[in-house]
Amino acid sequence: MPGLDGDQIRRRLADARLYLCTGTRPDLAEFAGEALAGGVDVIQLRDKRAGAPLEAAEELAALRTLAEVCAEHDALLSVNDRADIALAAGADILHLGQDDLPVPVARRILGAEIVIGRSTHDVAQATAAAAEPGVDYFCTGPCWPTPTKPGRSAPGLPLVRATAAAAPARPWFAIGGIDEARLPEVLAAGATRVVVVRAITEAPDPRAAATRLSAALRPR
Ligand SMILES: Cc1ncc(COP(=O)(O)OP(=O)(O)O)c(N)n1
Ligand SMILES: Cc1nc(C(=O)O)sc1CCOP(=O)(O)O
Repeated sequence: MPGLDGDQIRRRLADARLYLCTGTRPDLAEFAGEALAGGVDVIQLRDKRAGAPLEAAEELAALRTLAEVCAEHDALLSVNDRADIALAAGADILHLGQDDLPVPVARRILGAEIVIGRSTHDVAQATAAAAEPGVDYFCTGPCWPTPTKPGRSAPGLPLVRATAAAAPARPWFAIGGIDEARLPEVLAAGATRVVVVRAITEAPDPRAAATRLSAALRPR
């Protein structure tokens, strides 16, 4: 939700359970509104269409759309890879992979207020991300091989179990191949927060899918 300061974003992130990455789509505003109404806490624009990468102006335009929807639903807005675009869009979060900008470089661009997340794919990376200055949260995965991230080998649930056992002080999310049917296994492995793509982007009813995932992540 653009306009929050760093402490407010970090508090909301600690409470977050369901994080959605989505590409651009013709119905982006409506789709995002449905997903957020269903209980998504954080939404990231992650557009990786082969052969047709978004130009910066297109990415900013899509992020403006998402920022409006996030403001309506009190949700956090995340940008993938690009610190300049995160700053320009007034995003809450920048997510960085292992081959992206080094965190200190991103921090120099962003300052202290925007939250930075990291992808991790083994115990050494997760341990490093849990302690690296400037990192606020991290993700571990893929839990299962996934067509959304082709070619990425999956450390699977053992990485989730090892991360949970280390009890990191920073929020962390499990990612990769997670859907409603697999969520109980991910929770049993010790995760309390998840990132999903297809489980919501390809659902016939994104709001209903988000509602079910969110309910399973926040049992009463
Ligand atoms: C929340 C979140 N977690 C992981 C990723 C994957 O990031 P990365 O490894 O940099 O891969 P790409 O998304 O760039 O393909 C993410 N984007 N968001
Ligand atoms: C974007 C991404 N990053 C991963 C990682 O392991 O860092 S796995 C992944 C894809 C997740 O998509 P789905 O929910 O459709 O399987």
